[in-house]
Amino acid sequence: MENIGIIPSTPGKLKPDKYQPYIHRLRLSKLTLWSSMFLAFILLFFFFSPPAAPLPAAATPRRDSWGGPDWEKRVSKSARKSSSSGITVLVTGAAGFVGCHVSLALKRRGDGVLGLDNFNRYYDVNLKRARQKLLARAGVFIVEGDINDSALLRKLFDVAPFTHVMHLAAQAGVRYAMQNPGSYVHSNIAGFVNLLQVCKSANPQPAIVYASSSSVYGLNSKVPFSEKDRTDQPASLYAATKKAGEGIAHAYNHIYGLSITGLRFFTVYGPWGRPDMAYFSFTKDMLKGKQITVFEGSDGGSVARDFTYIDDVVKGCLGALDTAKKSTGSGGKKKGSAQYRIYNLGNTSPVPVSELVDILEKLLKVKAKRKVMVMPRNGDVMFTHANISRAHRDLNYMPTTDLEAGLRKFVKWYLDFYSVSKNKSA
Ligand SMILES: O=C(O)[C@H]1O[C@H](OP(=O)(O)OP(=O)(O)OC[C@H]2O[C@@H](n3ccc(=O)[nH]c3=O)[C@H](O)[C@@H]2O)[C@H](O)[C@@H](O)[C@H]1O
Repeated sequence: MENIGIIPSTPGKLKPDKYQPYIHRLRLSKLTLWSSMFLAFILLFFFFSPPAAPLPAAATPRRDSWGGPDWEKRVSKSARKSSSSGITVLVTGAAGFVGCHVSLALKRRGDGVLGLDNFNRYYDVNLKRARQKLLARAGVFIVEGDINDSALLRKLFDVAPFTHVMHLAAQAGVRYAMQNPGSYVHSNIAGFVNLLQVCKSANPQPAIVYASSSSVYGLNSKVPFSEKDRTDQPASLYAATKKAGEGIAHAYNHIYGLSITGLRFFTVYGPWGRPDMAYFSFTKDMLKGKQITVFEGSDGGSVARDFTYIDDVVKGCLGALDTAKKSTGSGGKKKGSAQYRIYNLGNTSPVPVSELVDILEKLLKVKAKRKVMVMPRNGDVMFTHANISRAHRDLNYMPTTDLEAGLRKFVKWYLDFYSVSKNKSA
């Protein structure tokens, strides 16, 4: 404490000259001490650190070969539109649930569609392969590759004249983020940035529509959730990466003139859905006579979701693509301000999870073995409820499928699909 007077109270302000030799000596000995400690630390780290752990399976992209004349022909053919008024769309995550449905809908109405998917192992790859076959029959080719592969993305833009990108590739799932946080950063942040980098340099730049999530509302308690509400309290890393995606999209719109539209999906369900989601895993377990876990609030209140049927969401996606204005940049530079939009795509009618199970019991004709437990602190929120007036106004979005009608279609698909494969992968 006796030397306290020689320490400058304001950074940059020096004390009188009489202390200079002392300060110099003190600095030299301190410098030597810190340098030795730093060197020792580096050496210790080098010798004793374990080898870097490989990314868990879900995050590991497949290393696929691409390129060559045959491959380019398949890309061009798939991306060719059959209607003169059609658009040419690159759909990322095309082997995923929403990606598969959106690709089919676009192709059916005459648009050119090329899929891109890394076929990671987050859930049953056989289901993704089955979706791929469905798309192949409709004339949609899915390129196997990762959105983090810049060379591949650039090549795709060289081969096909994309007017739009429908970006649906993501690491999904709210609770899995606690097990494998890196996969969310890899896909939802790094992958998205990589895609936008390629899009901003493409000539012409495409218009981009991308998937955000209802989870960005996090702990927001004002209902129904409106796009004007706060989204700065994410309850999971998944939500945080989706919110980061919205910020990243805004920056690319602002700097490079990319036309960008974000869609906040609310618990989308239906045929060809995701096995990690509750309605899907409940169906599987109920048919096997296994117990299912139904979460409730700590006060016994029910957990509810604004479950939204896939066909309704697909209409919202197409509405967003059709109303997207052109990007304004070229040569990687902004030439004027560009469209930036964000919309809720929900059902506007939340249903408690216990009621979801009631409906499944009725449709499957099976009594569920329910274990009701307090919702663990795993990133889940108590309820979601969308205000869709903005999407209705701008995209003509209007969901028409209630949960029972949608689940009936899902159950029919589930029974057909898994009986065909003799319950091997169910
Ligand atoms: O809107 C979104 O943006 C997100 O929707 C989806 O997330 P969630 O709404 O959490 O759907 P989902 O897992 O089907 O759980 C449904 C309900 O069942 C409850 N739940 C779940 C599991 C369980 O064992 N028990 C249970 O009660 C659970 O507490 C919840 O209340 C997507 O997965 C996500 O990728 C993202 O797109």
